[in-house]
Amino acid sequence: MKIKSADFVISNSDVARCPNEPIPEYAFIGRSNVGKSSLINMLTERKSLAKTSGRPGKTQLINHFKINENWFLVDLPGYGYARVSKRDKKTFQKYITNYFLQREQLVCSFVLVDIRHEPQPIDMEFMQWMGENGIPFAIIFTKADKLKPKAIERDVKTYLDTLTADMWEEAPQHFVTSASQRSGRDELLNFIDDINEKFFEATKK
Ligand SMILES: Nc1nc2c(ncn2[C@@H]2O[C@H](COP(=O)(O)OP(=O)(O)OP(=O)(O)O)[C@@H](O)[C@H]2O)c(=O)[nH]1
Ligand SMILES: [Mg+2]
Repeated sequence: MKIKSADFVISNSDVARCPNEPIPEYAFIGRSNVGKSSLINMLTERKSLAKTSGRPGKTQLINHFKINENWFLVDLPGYGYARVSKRDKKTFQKYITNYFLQREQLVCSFVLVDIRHEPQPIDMEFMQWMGENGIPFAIIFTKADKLKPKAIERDVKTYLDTLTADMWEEAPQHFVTSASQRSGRDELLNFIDDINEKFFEATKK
């Protein structure tokens, strides 16, 4: 898929105020600093469409970006940011939870994990919650440039084995990416393209 246009639409903390066009939507979620916003910029080939930072906690709202005039990419705040107050954490949980539970256009979410980290309880809990609520998602391993190919293969396998041992019979679909080296881009865009096609086929009927 070619990205012909990528435009910021709106930021907010209320799922009811997200754009109401019935087009397919993909959300990026994961721990703070894992590289959600950077990956959106890499996919769209726009340097600063989504705001990034070396410090965790940069993205604070639900951000909608319209791609090729017919689908949305959504950048979300990260979870697991230690410096956020308890009250802020609760507010965050509420609106992000509402977003996932109520957003009908959400056809697939991407849970991002840093390829260098072993499975973290917070990610496992989140994926478990997604599974329990029937919210489809795929895993994206980020920052693949930080490891050698052999280590990537080994660590991805270990990660997925942990998921299948603890949670599921089958591991979710996964992608390996690097925003700085622009790897994994075609695979992800093809995956999105396939889902888009099915979505538009189904809505034609
Ligand atoms: N080496 C490397 N660094 C990356 C990659 N992707 C992101 N980063 C760096 O990781 C840091 C965080 O990136 P962001 O894209 O802002 O992360 P985020 O998940 O959106 O963070 P929050 O909005 O705070 O939740 C930045 O310093 C990025 O430059 C990558 O593929 N490789
Ligand atoms: Mg961000």
